[in-house]
Amino acid sequence: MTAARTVVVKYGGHAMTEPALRRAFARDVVRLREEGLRPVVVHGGGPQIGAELDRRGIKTPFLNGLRVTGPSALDVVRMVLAGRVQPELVGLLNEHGPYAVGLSGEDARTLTAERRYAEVAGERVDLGLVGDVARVDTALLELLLDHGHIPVLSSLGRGEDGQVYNVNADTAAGAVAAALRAETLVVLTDVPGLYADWPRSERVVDRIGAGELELMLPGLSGGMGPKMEACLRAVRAGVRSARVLDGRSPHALMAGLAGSAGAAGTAGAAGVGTTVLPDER
Ligand SMILES: Nc1ncnc2c1ncn2[C@@H]1O[C@H](COP(=O)(O)OP(=O)(O)O)[C@@H](O)[C@H]1O
Ligand SMILES: CC(=O)N[C@@H](CCC(=O)OP(=O)(O)O)C(=O)O
Repeated sequence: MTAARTVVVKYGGHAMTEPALRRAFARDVVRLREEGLRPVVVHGGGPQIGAELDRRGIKTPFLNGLRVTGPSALDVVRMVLAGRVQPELVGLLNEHGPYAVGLSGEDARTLTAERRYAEVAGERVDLGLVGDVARVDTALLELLLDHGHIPVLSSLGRGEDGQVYNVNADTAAGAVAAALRAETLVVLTDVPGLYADWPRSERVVDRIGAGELELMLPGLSGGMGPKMEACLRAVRAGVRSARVLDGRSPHALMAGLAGSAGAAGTAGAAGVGTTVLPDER
């Protein structure tokens, strides 16, 4: 059964800005593999995309935490994610052995996307070429995992209409974790977890059940919306826990998984990020 011990790790662009942190992250992912887990990395690159768009003078506002993406912005998203961020991560992972294989959601139709809209003040708003994940074909991911590889996935998807879509990396990670029936989804970002009192940022939610999170979702702002939505999607599909951890602290991944393969399916270490748990049955 391939799903056993699969851990989907979403590495967010804001947690990847320092080279030392990227190295520590790569080391941790390889360690998970050495401990018998099957890590899959889904990466973002929002700040890196933003910098390239700025250089080119392309303006892309965000709505509901999603980048409004026109055709010229899409070219940049594709180039930065699949051409720059992904190969760098693959390179860092492969310093430890011939493990990592980079792929985009476009490869082998891994991610089939469908156009996504935002909702602002109850109105449906067009986001351009932004996609949600309609379907995940796990065949290529499972093939790589079965051969001991670490897939590193860029969050691009192609629609049934042949159009390429910019998929938020949290959304992609949640859908992949759900489709693989992963044991755990870990989301590394640039805050200590989900703040209950945002934007005051004084209290991090330690644990939250799916039902309670669902009620909270419409009130979440910025990048936290897609992140928590992804965690919810994963646990509702049978993933045993989803965690949001502060990727700015070195080795956050190992600390969040309590340092052992055996802990991957249980709640995170106390005081480490936010753990989303399925509804009790
Ligand atoms: N309730 C909240 N708790 C924590 N962060 C929040 C909350 N609401 C909005 N945010 C914002 O979400 C950001 C994380 O999302 P994002 O910028 O998309 O990160 P990443 O690049 O890791 O995906 C935080 O830096 C913070 O500014
Ligand atoms: C639609 C949408 O918002 N796509 C994101 C894709 C990258 C991403 O999600 O990167 P982070 O995880 O670093 O935020 C974007 O264009 O920034």
